[in-house]
Amino acid sequence: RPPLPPPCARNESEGYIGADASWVRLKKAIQYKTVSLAPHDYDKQELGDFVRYLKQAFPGVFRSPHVRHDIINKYSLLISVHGKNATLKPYMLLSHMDVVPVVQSEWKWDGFGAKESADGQRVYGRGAVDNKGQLMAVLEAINFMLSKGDQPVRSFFIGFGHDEEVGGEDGALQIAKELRRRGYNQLEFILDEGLMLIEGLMPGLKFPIAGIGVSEKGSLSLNISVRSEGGHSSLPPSQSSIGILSAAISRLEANPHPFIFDDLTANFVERISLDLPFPLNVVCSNIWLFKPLIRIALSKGLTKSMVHTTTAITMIHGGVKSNVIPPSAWAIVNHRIHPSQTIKQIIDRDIAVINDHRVKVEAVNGFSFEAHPISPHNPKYDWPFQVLEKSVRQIHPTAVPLPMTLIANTDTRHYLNFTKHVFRHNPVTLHAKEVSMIHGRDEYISRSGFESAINFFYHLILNVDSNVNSNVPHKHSTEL
Ligand SMILES: CCCCCCCC/C=C\CCCCCCCC(=O)N[C@@H](Cc1ccccc1)C(=O)O
Ligand SMILES: [Zn+2]
Ligand SMILES: [Zn+2]
Repeated sequence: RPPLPPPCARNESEGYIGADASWVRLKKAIQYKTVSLAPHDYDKQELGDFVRYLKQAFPGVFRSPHVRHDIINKYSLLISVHGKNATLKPYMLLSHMDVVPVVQSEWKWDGFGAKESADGQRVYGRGAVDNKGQLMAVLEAINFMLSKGDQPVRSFFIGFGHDEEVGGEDGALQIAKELRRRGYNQLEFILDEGLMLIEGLMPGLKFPIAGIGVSEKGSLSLNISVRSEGGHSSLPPSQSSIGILSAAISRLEANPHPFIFDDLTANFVERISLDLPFPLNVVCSNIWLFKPLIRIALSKGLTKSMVHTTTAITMIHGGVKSNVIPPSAWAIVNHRIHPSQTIKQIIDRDIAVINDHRVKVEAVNGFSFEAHPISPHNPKYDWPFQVLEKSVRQIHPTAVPLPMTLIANTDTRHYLNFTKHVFRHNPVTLHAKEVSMIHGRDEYISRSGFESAINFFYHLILNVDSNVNSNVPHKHSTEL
């Protein structure tokens, strides 16, 4: 393991941010029902109220002479933080204001109630992790810095889109256009939501893996449909449109896309071998010999999505009445495409697997895009990656920061032309068993996790401004 940086200061006078006020502000933020349902279909009233709330909750940011803010396309926010040295290329921190809906009957708590656990150490609510915790942590960090009378050296933008959960066309895409309109075509790096710090990712792994998304899978939603002769249910065909569609779905699920072992996965396996107990450490440090065993281990649990293009049947519809033969049936197949595959390859293979000319396969407009390029991530040479890695390790000394592919998607695809240094990381710790709360039920963030996230962004801003290339130990307790 590389040497640990000195641990972070742990009290507020030394720069550790963990004030009650931040926790109260987060709880309020979670109560806004900023739900997105479909492209261009989101709760405009709640989004407007949420933006007004942010402005009122952070006067130190929004009224600072070093900050300019613009509302983009009615609800998104572009915040420009002016650094002391205007000649340096700015960087950008992204996050999003909208959330996916809550199926309230599935939840123990009100999905927008911001219910606190009895010990006060957790708050429950949609968006706690995805992505209001991150959004509020960014604002808290810059608020803390400005409230001390400090000003960053390098300028940066903060972009909060309002429709990430439905594609980002009205939010992130418009923010990107506005940046270009102002003449900003190049950014030093971009950091958006993404992989978290995951505990218990594999049996025997003692330390959390801090995934830093250096690429992002592609996405492909296919509408598979069948049309057939309708009629009276007393005169059924041997296979109805629903039956034909179901058989196609079964074939897709029974034939997953192939296992792919790329360089990022090899690096992941080699790196975790240092922290695994015997005999797993021997297995993982000898990929050439144990690849079949490693393949079995990675093809389970959360890591399965790292090594395959995934297939998820997410919607199905067919039939109109119990005594009517269904004239049509359709389903949506959502794929997240491994970076070494393309949309065309996935469609071709699906058609071959379905192997039934009665099933029509069509890509859904707007929800299909190729995987992202891999951002430079050499810890010796690529300073944006160094800054991220260093900031993670300062806040979580035992965590293992690792360059990985994000298995889901973010707003970053609207910003890919600004820089090749694009990263996706949400600095909050989750146990592998808790990951299902993202877009699932009883989403929560812990108070310590939120405080760590604030500290992560604060340190990130400081690290960007320090000479990271020389890898000097950080000295916040004396700087502050
Ligand atoms: C560190 C170990 C890594 C291995 C396991 C990873 C476990 C990670 C757990 C969850 C995934 C994190 C997702 C983070 C960002 C997701 C944001 C999101 O929900 N985006 C939408 C965007 C979208 C895409 C396509 C159409 C509409 C919206 C999504 O991906 O669905
Ligand atoms: Zn999100
Ligand atoms: Zn999401």
